[in-house]
Amino acid sequence: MPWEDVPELKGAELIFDADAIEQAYDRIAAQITSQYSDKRPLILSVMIGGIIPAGQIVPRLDFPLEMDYLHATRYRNETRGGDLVWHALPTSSFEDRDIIVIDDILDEGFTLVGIIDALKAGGARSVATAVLVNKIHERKHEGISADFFGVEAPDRYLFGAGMDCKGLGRNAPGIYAIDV
Ligand SMILES: O=P(O)(O)OC[C@H]1O[C@H](OP(=O)(O)OP(=O)(O)O)[C@H](O)[C@@H]1O
Ligand SMILES: Nc1nc2[nH]cnc2c(=O)[nH]1
Repeated sequence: MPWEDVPELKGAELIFDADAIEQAYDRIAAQITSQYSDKRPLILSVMIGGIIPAGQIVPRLDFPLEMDYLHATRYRNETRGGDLVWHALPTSSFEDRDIIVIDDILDEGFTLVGIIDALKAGGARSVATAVLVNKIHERKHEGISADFFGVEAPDRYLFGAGMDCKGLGRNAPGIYAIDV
């Protein structure tokens, strides 16, 4: 069934197709490779949505690295963000590591700011961020921007490529916008 026809996702509009997303992963991986191939970075996937971009980007990185995950969320199936709640910290030591945090989207940025602060407080040497989508608006947390991003999206609620709408659509290969 096309995503637009799923009853909970009625009115969804495809804004980036699967090819565009594949090309975005290629670009992100090339940029990370050019800066990190001799740094043995620790790559952290932000659960849940970051698992899809991480699973696409990391196999494109053909150099030594380590992987772990963290789970922090501020939306929890809502379409407006709240306080950042931690469910899991990485088990790897991040002291003196060059870390790349991979997530699906940078929206207002509170999630990544909370994560960066926690990793720096834990002794990370450097923390970079890679997101598939940078959402364009004027409500970003002060000082946050993605070091690597795949596509820039309008200020609408998105799903696909890791992002959900009402718990659905994370597995859609393209990105859809929906009025919620
Ligand atoms: O830039 P922000 O406004 O802080 O929003 C971005 C965060 O929101 C989503 O996570 P969510 O809390 O929905 O958890 P999920 O990954 O489980 O969907 C997304 O995966 C980012 O982590
Ligand atoms: N699914 C989803 N999660 C988000 N978290 C922050 N912005 C968004 C969005 O547009 N869609």
